[in-house]
Amino acid sequence: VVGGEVASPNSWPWQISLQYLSGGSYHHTCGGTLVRRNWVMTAAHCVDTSRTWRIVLGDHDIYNHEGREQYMSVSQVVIHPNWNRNNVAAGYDIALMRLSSDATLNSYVKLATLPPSGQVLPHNNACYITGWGRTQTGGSLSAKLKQAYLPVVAHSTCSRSDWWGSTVKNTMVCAGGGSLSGCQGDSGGPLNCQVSGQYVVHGVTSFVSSSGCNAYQKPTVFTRVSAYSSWISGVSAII
Ligand SMILES: CC(C)C[C@H](NC(=O)C(F)(F)F)C(=O)N[N@@+](C)(CC(=O)Nc1ccc(C(C)C)cc1)Cc1ccccc1
Repeated sequence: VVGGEVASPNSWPWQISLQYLSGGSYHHTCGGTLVRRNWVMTAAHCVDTSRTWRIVLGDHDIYNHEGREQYMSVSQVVIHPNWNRNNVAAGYDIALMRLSSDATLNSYVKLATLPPSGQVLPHNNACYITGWGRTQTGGSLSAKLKQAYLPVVAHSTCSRSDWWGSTVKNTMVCAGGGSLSGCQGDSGGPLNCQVSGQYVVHGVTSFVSSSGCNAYQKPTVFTRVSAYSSWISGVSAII
């Protein structure tokens, strides 16, 4: 997250850290969202290589054990069947990961609220991106969870030729476009939007411009969760 601030610990209790095993230790690579006690939603581009994963719930500082964390292993990775890493612009950058055991829900670990199918938020709807991703283009990960205010950019604006053009589809949500943005390592994490007084996870962080995380008129682009409601319900086997 470029700009914004360190979040109050566990104030986004559905945010998870997706980590992979390398050289005998686990490394943060992506964010994610707890959507069922045993299912986490993330980006397909985070998990389309086979690795040994772990998911950390209730985390704040990814480099220090603070006692609220739950370390979960992953029994199944379900990538959207239409995802194609060579055609990110087509969308479908969404995946679900089944946890080997149920999360314990408490004040530090809660399920996210997902939007109703098809819901599209208006231009400037208040949203926050959260994540441990790089704090500058080419910078390093943030030790502590960050948040940044990224208002929704309507598709009509985001798809203008001097913005993202036809790269952005209406199965995506754009947010930000100024000096605040997501960055590498925020992938897969939630876009938390205020709807009728509660936070709803409307996006899965998907991509930023290669010319810079907070490039002008290149808002952070998210997979629009409400475009995939039936797929999510079908896979996570509850209606
Ligand atoms: C793996 C890609 C497909 C998605 C990756 N996503 C992220 O980093 C995210 F923003 F989600 F945290 C990304 O943007 N990766 N970049 C490598 C940029 C990138 O590849 N972006 C991108 C943008 C559009 C497209 C398609 C839709 C044309 C593909 C990739 C990050 C970057 C940004 C600035 C400087 C250096 C690196």
